[in-house]
Formats: sequence, C-alpha cells, structure tokens
Amino acid sequence: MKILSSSQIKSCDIATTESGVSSLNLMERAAAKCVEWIEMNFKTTNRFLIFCGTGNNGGDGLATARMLYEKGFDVEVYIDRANLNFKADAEINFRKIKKISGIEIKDFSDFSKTIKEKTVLIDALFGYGLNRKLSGKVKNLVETLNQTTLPKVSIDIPTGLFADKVIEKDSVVFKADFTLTFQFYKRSFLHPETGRFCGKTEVLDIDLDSKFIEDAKTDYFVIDNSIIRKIYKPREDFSNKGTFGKSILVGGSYGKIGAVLMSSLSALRTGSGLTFTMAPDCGNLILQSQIPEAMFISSGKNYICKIEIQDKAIYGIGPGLGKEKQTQKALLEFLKSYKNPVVLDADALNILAENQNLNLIPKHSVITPHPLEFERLFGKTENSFDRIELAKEKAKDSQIFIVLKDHHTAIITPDKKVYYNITGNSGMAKGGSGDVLTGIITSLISQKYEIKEACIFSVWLHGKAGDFAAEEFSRESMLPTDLINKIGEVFKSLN
Ligand SMILES: NC(=O)C1=CN([C@@H]2O[C@H](COP(=O)(O)OP(=O)(O)OC[C@H]3O[C@@H](n4cnc5c(N)ncnc54)[C@H](O)[C@@H]3O)[C@@H](O)[C@H]2O)[C@@H](O)CC1
Ligand SMILES: Nc1ncnc2c1ncn2[C@@H]1O[C@H](COP(=O)(O)OP(=O)(O)O)[C@@H](O)[C@H]1O
Ligand SMILES: [K+]
Repeated sequence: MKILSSSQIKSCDIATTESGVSSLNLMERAAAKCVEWIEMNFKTTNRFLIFCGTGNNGGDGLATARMLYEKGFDVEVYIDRANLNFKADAEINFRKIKKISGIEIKDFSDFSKTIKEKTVLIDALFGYGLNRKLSGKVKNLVETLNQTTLPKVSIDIPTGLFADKVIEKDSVVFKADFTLTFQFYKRSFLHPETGRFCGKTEVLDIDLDSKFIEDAKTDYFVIDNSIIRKIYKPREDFSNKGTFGKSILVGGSYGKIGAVLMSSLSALRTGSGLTFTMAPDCGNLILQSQIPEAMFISSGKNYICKIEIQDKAIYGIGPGLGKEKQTQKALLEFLKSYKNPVVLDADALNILAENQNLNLIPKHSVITPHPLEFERLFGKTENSFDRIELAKEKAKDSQIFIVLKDHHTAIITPDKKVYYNITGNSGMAKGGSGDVLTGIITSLISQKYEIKEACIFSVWLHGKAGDFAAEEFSRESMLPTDLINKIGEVFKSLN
C-alpha cells in the first residue's frame, strides 16, 4: 500500500471531487465509515463525546456525531465557542447538528474529567491539515483529555501529529487507543516518536480516486497482504532439495551457539533445501543434536577462524559471531574475495563498523541493523525520520538493501524505496529474534526470491509468526524459538 504525503492526500481528495464526488459527500462517506467501525467495536458503549475543530477533520467529527445520534447513541459535541469560523463543509455539518435538539453542543471548557463510565472520547480536532504544534485552548483540552482513562478514538490522525514528519519533543498530542484513518497509512504512524500516540490503526477505505493513487509517485510503502500474495511462491511439486537452494549460516562462538542455531533452524523452517551451519567446534554437538537436518562446517575451536567459500550458496553471517581478532580477519578476508550478495547481521556489522570497511559489502547484499548497529555503521541522526533518509542515501551509495529493525521494521532498497512492516509485536523484543530474521532472509534468497522480495517477505513472515506466538503464549512469555515454531502456521495461512 502506498503512503502519500499530506499534500498528496490533499491532491487525491481534490482529484476525487473532480471525478464527481462532492467534498461534502466525501466527508459523509468518511463519517459513515467511522460510524460503522465505532458501532462494531464499541457494542456496550452508549455515549460519545466528540471534540471538533473548525477544519475538515472537525467536519468529519460533526457528521460522525449526527450519524451516531441517528443510530440512537447519546452524543455530546464539544467545540471552541469563541471560534465558529468553520470551513465550508464543516459549517454545513455544524448547521445540521444545531438543528438536532437531542445533541448537546458544549464549549471545550465545559468538559469535566469526572465523566460517567461507558463513554468514549472522539478526537476530530485536527487532521492532516495541522501545520504547527498545538497551543492555547486545544493544547489544554488535549492535555485534559489525555488524563482521563476513557477509551479514545482519533479520526484520521491523533490531534497534534503531522502526517509525515516528526514532532517537537515537548509537543502535546492526543493519545489515542484507536486511530481511524482514511485510505492511507501516514508515515508518522510507523515511527517510534509519533506512532506511540496512535494506538491500533484502522485504515478505512473511502474510495478515493484510484487512478490518482495508481499514478502517485512515492518512496514509501506499507507491506500489506496484497504485496505478500504477489511475492509468495508456493512450493513446486516437481522438485528436489536442490531446487530450494543452499543456505550457509555463519556464526556462533563459545556461549553464543544458540544464535546461529536459531538462524539455521529458521532457514530450515522457511524452506531452505540444504542448510549448513558454519560454526566453531564447541558448537558441533549442540547443533547436531538440536537440528539434525543442518550440516556442520567446522571453523575454529571456540570462535570462527575462517569463512570458507562454497559454490552456489547464500551466506547469512553474524549471529553469535563475536568480535575476536581472528574472526574479524576471517570476515574481512571472506568479503575481500566474495562478490555475491550476502546477508550480514549483528557482529558482522559491528566488525565492519569498527574497521570502517563498508565498501567491502558486496553489491545487492542485505544488512539487518537495529538502530544502534545502524548508528555504528553510518552515524547518529536526530530522529528516526532522519535515520530513514540517511539509510536511503547509504543504500543507494553502496547498492545494498538495509533492513532497519524496529517496532515497524523498514526495508530500504538501493533505489531509495522504503517498505514499512506492520506485523510483529513487543513480545519479539527479546535477544534472539534478530537471529531468526537472518535465517529467514538467507533461506528465501537461497530459494531464488528476488532480494528485495526476500527482505519484504521475510520481515512480514517474521512479524506474523511473532503475532501467532504472542496469541498462544502472550507477549511476555513467547520466545524466539516459539516464533520459529509458528512459521509453519503462517505458511499454512498463505496456502
Ligand atoms: N475531501 C477531503 O478533503 C477529506 C478530508 N477529510 C478530513 O479532512 C482533514 C483535513 O482537513 P483540513 O485540511 O481542513 O485540516 P484540519 O481539519 O486538520 O485543520 C484545519 C485548519 O486548521 C488550521 N491549523 C493548522 N494547525 C493549527 C494549529 N496548530 N492551531 C490552530 N489552527 C491550525 C489550518 O489552517 C488548517 O487548514 C483530514 O484529516 C480528514 O479528517 C475527510 O473528510 C475525508 C475527505
Ligand atoms: N517492540 C517490537 N515490536 C515488533 N518487533 C520487534 C520489537 N522489538 C524487536 N522486534 C523485532 O525483533 C528483532 C530483534 O532483532 P535484534 O535487535 O537484532 O535482536 P537480537 O540480535 O537479540 O536477535 C527485529 O526483527 C525487530 O524488528
Ligand atoms: K483528529
């Protein structure tokens, strides 16, 4: 799914109205979608307090208020009585509301924190039209609303956020439990500084102009099910182990054999035809007894001392590798003579960062840094939006794929496209989850998925397996190995 900027969304709204739908109708459509969702999700609630601004977001709120009232709910509308300067469509909706005697219209200052139970707060103060941080009455109101424990729903965007940029550190933002957004994810929903205000995001289809959307140019995408369906290649019947590639997972050191073990197991669980683990001898017994399907390639005693080059294999290097001098030398020597794409993670990246040898990374390789590893490689940035921009430059300069791991991992391609992942959960914030991802990416590349597609599919699959694991074991209790065991269920869901 494309992510458009706020100015592109505005143009898309205009294109839609030019194709024959009036802007008032569009607002009606947007509100109807919100009401439909609200009815489905707040079955026992009977009272809605709707906070409206004077722009189109406020207009959506006013139309939502009317429709909820018509469905028999109790509704109170809160506005700034000192500023009734509504935009055209909002004005029409305000007049409609005024005619309904059953809807109370109150001033922001009338809101009391001691509110009855079974009440939901709906934020329609500002949408993507916000152009500066909140101040004055709206800021005070949002601060007060945030202090209540009532469920909170934002229409389109939590008030105080911009669609596609970071907020200042001291900004006040409505802290939603749910955000009902129209047609597109906004980039700010996907970044840590801003996404934490959105709660669960629901994208409501309001049928904006499909031709405009198809033609719109953007560098940013959300990985949705339709992308995955296009990428996924069901396993062929007329095949053998050679059909599904050879993965070599390189890593492990004394005390960290588990990391490369999990990578190897993940490669197997995602379909790798032949899977090898290249690890020091101290790992042999552990690996052979835990994963008999993987073959062992010995390299050193307690840490990797040499990375042997084999034909027609895809290498995933880094999990549990450590940074012993000889390991560093082995990695650098391998990279000096190996020219095919590789997957590099964890200490492989730290070794390259310390030696400033980024130019050794073969073209079209995949690197999978978390934010700190990224910083070690490429330097500090002010915020996560700047980090993505820096990653775009670096991916292009080095012609590599950067899988920037986070709550919403982003894949940055050499042609500067950014794909955000929306599967996964905080149960994955445990040592070992990254090792699993390295194994999956290596396995999919060895099965001849295009590198970009392998990255997209792997990150999605990893997160989805994490979601299944959380469902069964809880976020607290689930382990990276549970996640590996759930990969099969994810594949089943695709078949
Ligand atoms: N046809 C459309 O344009 C559609 C728009 N929709 C809604 O329209 C919203 C966008 O509407 P608008 O462009 O009217 O923008 P908003 O309703 O977000 O903001 C209204 C106006 O407030 C002013 N403003 C910005 N920041 C401010 C601040 N910090 N303090 C005080 N005033 C400030 C700006 O002049 C802005 O135009 C979307 O988020 C969505 O909710 C939906 O109705 C769907 C269709
Ligand atoms: N809060 C979270 N929500 C979703 N995914 C997460 C979260 N925390 C971690 N992950 C995922 O788990 C993996 C962690 O990788 P990494 O930080 O390298 O850990 P490790 O090296 O210990 O395995 C990444 O793929 C990341 O996206
Ligand atoms: K809003």
